[in-house]
Amino acid sequence: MDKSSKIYIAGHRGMVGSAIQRKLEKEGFTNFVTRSSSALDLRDQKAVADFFEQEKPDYVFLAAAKVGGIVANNVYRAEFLYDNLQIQNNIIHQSYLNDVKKLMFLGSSCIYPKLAPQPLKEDYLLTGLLEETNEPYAVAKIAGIKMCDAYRAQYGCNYISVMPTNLYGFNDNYHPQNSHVLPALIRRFHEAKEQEAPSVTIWGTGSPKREFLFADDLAEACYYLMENYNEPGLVNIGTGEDISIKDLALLVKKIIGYEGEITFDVSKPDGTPRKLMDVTKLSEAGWKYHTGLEDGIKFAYQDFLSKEGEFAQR
Ligand SMILES: NC(=O)C1=CN([C@@H]2O[C@H](COP(=O)(O)OP(=O)(O)OC[C@H]3O[C@@H](n4cnc5c(N)ncnc54)[C@H](OP(=O)(O)O)[C@@H]3O)[C@@H](O)[C@H]2O)C=CC1
Ligand SMILES: C[C@H]1O[C@H](OP(=O)(O)OP(=O)(O)OC[C@H]2O[C@@H](n3cnc4c(=O)[nH]c(N)nc43)[C@H](O)[C@@H]2O)[C@@H](O)[C@@H](O)C1=O
Repeated sequence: MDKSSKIYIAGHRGMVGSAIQRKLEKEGFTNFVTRSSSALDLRDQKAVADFFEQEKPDYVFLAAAKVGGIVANNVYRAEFLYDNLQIQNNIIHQSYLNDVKKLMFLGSSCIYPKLAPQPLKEDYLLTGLLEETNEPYAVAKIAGIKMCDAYRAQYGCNYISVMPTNLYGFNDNYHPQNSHVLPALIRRFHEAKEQEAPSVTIWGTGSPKREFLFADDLAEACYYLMENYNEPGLVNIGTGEDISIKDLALLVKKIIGYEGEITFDVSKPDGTPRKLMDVTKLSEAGWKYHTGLEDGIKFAYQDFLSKEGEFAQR
């Protein structure tokens, strides 16, 4: 990409899209095209076609999606399938019709089979059954990978697919029910501390293991791969290290300084028992994360505190 290239970041107000924009600005890029979902509903085929014809971006980061934690994925199953298929189909097809030079599609580690061997290698795609709570989201993400590969094979488009592990960071979603585990725990422990509550409840058994990457590190990896990687298939983006949900809760409790007990609500789903990324391909491409989990949670907590007034309204 040249510093003057016109870059469309779909989802620029979200946690990942905003991190990608910050990274590109830091690298000296200035020519961005962005639209909020209220200005451009990416599910709308005609509106997306008009937008691409008018703006003609050179490069596209596809970081717009219907996103949420385990319960949101399970409850809003139709929206997770329909919205994500529409958004990615419209953007990928219009990128082809309007000669976009390169596109990056963001998938997720949930595309792998629920009981795949660990760590998760890219080759494990489509080798087994998906986890039931997020099957609609995963099916949409798998379709996105296959779209990029099909457009590369048939039309020669340089579209690449990256699979981030579980993310957290600035501009995260702190909704009590719909968010991912880390922002949910930051908010719950913080509120329990403020209210001097005797205990905090976390969902499930606490035994599932997850890997967490700070969103600004992800944005660096996305930039690095956009500049240096041009292959079909998929690339995992993660740290290669994981932690149990119980230990994660203990770490958040310590950082926030909450002194009560932790209890477990086993009526809530555990989801996939473990999702540890094999990051060999990414390491071989030349990238490694640098923000450790404890530092990253401290940064995210500061961001939460700076926006706490907004969250109280939601
Ligand atoms: N968060 C995570 O843990 C992980 C995320 N990912 C992937 O990273 C990408 C970004 O996720 P993240 O930043 O966390 O999500 P966010 O929810 O923070 O941001 C998603 C963005 O998508 C936009 N969007 C959603 N629906 C529409 C629509 N119909 N039309 C236009 N824009 C829309 C929103 O725009 P607006 O703000 O204007 O409404 C929002 O800015 C997604 O592809 C996600 O699947 C992958 C792995 C883990
Ligand atoms: C990124 C990824 O995110 C989702 O998959 P997930 O990894 O299961 O993500 P999660 O963050 O929601 O949960 C992780 C674990 O944590 C436990 N847990 C405890 N207490 C809370 C809690 O309060 N909130 C949440 N959300 N989870 C909690 C929870 O029960 C589970 O065992 C999918 O949307 C998938 O599509 C996807 O891509």
